[in-house]
Amino acid sequence: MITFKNVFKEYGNGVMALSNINLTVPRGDFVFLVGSSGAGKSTLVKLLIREESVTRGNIYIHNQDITKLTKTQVPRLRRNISVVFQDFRLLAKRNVYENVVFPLEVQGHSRAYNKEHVEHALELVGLKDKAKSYPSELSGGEGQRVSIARAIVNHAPYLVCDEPTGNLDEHTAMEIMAALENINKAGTTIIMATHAINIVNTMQKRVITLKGGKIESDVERGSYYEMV
Ligand SMILES: Nc1ncnc2c1ncn2[C@@H]1O[C@H](COP(=O)(O)OP(=O)(O)OP(=O)(O)O)[C@@H](O)[C@H]1O
Repeated sequence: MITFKNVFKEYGNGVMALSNINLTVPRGDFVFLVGSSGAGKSTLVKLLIREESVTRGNIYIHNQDITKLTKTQVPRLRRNISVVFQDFRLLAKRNVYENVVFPLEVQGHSRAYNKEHVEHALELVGLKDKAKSYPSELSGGEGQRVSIARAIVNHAPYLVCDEPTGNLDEHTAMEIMAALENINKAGTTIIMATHAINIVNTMQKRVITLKGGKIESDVERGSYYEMV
């Protein structure tokens, strides 16, 4: 479970990006985070992965207050919560397998363990046959699916996605969503910030709408209707 308790985020320039956010995301949920540009979606994502720190309030992941983590403890947080960005950030000189295995190599598992888990992750995103391809040989949608496989390969229980379909056409975006739905069904909790109205309407998941840094609505099986 993720819990935000009275969370405020004020940037150094005085912009109050988030005000008094109270929010609970149970294990297994699939949550869309929507709202117009500047509403605070990316800030909320950055607080969750501790790329930014709260000004006030608490964020709990599995009962651990992540606002209290020291800098050296932050990398360990990534074992519980992984992240996917709009720009896939793949390593150009590594093939698909080598990109996906990267987080496991850092943890020092055996080769056999790594192989099994990379293959499973690639299967969940439908890219098992592309293991030997290099990022330059992939379509945009494939590249993003590789970055998703890399994010889930260590079985973190939570996955945060910031505009994962942002640069992709509608058909490709729906392929990404199919991969994310697979991953959610396999047990990963997903929080996805997006502007993609069609995706939100099609998926019929929980929709949290931010406006001016506050939660405007929080609806089970929401749609675009709730966004405007
Ligand atoms: N590093 C920063 N320093 C100062 N202000 C910032 C910083 N990052 C974001 N902001 C401000 O905080 C507010 C929320 O921004 P944020 O990026 O969270 O919104 P968003 O909903 O993700 O927008 P978009 O959909 O355009 O990505 C905006 O007013 C923005 O200008």
